[in-house]
Amino acid sequence: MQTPHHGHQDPAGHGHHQPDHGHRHVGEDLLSVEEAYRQIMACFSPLEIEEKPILDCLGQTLAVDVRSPLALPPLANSGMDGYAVRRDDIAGSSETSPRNLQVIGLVAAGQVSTQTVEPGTAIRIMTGAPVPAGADTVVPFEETDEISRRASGRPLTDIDIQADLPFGCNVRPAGEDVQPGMLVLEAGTVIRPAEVGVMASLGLDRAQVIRRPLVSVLSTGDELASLGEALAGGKIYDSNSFSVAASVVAAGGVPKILGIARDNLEDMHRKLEQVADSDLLVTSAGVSKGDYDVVKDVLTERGDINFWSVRMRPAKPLAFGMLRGDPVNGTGRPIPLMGLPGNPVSAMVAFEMFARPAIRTMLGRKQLARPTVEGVLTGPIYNTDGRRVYARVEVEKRDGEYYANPTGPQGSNILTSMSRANALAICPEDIPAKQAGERVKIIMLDWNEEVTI
Ligand SMILES: Nc1nc2c(c(=O)[nH]1)N[C@H]1C(S)=C(S)[C@@H](COP(=O)(O)OP(=O)(O)OC[C@H]3O[C@@H](n4cnc5c(N)ncnc54)[C@H](O)[C@@H]3O)O[C@H]1N2
Ligand code: MOO
Repeated sequence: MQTPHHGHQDPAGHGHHQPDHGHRHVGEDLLSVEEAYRQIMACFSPLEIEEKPILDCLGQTLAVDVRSPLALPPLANSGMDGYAVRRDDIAGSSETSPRNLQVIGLVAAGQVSTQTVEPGTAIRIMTGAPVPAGADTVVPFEETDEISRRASGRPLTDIDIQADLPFGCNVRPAGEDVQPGMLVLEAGTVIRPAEVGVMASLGLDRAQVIRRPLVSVLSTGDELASLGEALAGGKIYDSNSFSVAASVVAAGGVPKILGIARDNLEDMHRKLEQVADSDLLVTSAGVSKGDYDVVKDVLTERGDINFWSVRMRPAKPLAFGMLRGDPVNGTGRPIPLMGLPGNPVSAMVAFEMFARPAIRTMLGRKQLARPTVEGVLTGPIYNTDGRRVYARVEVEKRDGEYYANPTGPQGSNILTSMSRANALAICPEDIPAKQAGERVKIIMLDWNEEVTI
């Protein structure tokens, strides 16, 4: 559907530097965000399995079920420091009518006692130590006269039990947590510190996981300077390589920064030689309508790439397709290419909407989308040309309500307003504005403790 242009000066800060903002291009064929997403995601699936040390697997997904080779705990053991006793011996004991038992030994964690608790006897036991034969119950020190005995210098060769505890009290049975052969972690589980701990508790030092995607990151443009270079007139630093590479890391991928390809054929071709090992190539800039169509020309020559205009702001221009594998280099494998728009915010938002879910799919993640909430806008979001607007907002929670505060000028070159944002609030494509006080859908980019959510 083509929404008419709303003619007014754009108070959200669009349109001052970029001639396209606020104007409809007659006949421009815009793709919906959903259709772009659908076509992109159809090209991705989980990658192969790798085996590696469990600590290196954090954030990856298990590729196979993990069954336990053992019982946890392996033996019945004590949950307290105290005395291992036979419950029949302590029935009816109390502070005023204690039962005296002969202490025949001591067992610490990591030892197995060779002694048996016979009627009328007890063994001192430490937390985690296996419960000796004959005993079925552990009485904590606090429920005995041990402290007063020690204070008065009497030996611990016998002990007064001052409480009647139920059978099995303070004994952690063998296999209470895990039995041998039990399915402990299912394939597809995301490995967090708890899963690393569980695998370690089973004695497993390596795990089989879906490998992380290698994502090549390429910036294009003659105006770009590398960090560390002095800025000559008209140049700007290449921030996209770094915001995109950081976004790759945050999404769980491994970035490979290829640097800057200049707007000439040789440079582009040379850079593309380096992507053969990658699972995805993410470029930025050169996908809109410009005089220098080098990026488009090279990509079109070397792949089956579509150049889209997506009905969203920022990030309208987007390229997506397959770069042909290079039979000469021995890599016949086609590589998906995502061409992000050059504007720094547009690049990040396009990454967020399309590259992040693609990377998570390759990682075997089931949950692809960020969490969304509904909240109240504290300033307006304008939609001047029938695109879905993803406005940078800072979300905070007050009195049980989420409030979305626009982070200032929303031009797609204003990268600092991305840094101030922790979310994107949406003005739908068919609505000219969302006003302060209206409810909006909010995509949470970050649940940040500092902003008290
Ligand atoms: N006549 C039209 N002009 C533009 C249109 C349009 O439809 N018609 N679309 C505008 C929109 S929307 C966007 S977004 C940009 C995207 O353009 P490109 O992807 O072709 O990128 P460039 O024009 O090369 O660069 C845009 C902007 O971004 C800066 N840039 C590029 N790379 C980097 C980088 N690595 N780090 C930091 N900044 C970068 C570049 O200097 C430009 O300022 O096109 C509009 N124009
Ligand atoms: O509106 Mo562009 O889409 O600045 O990203």
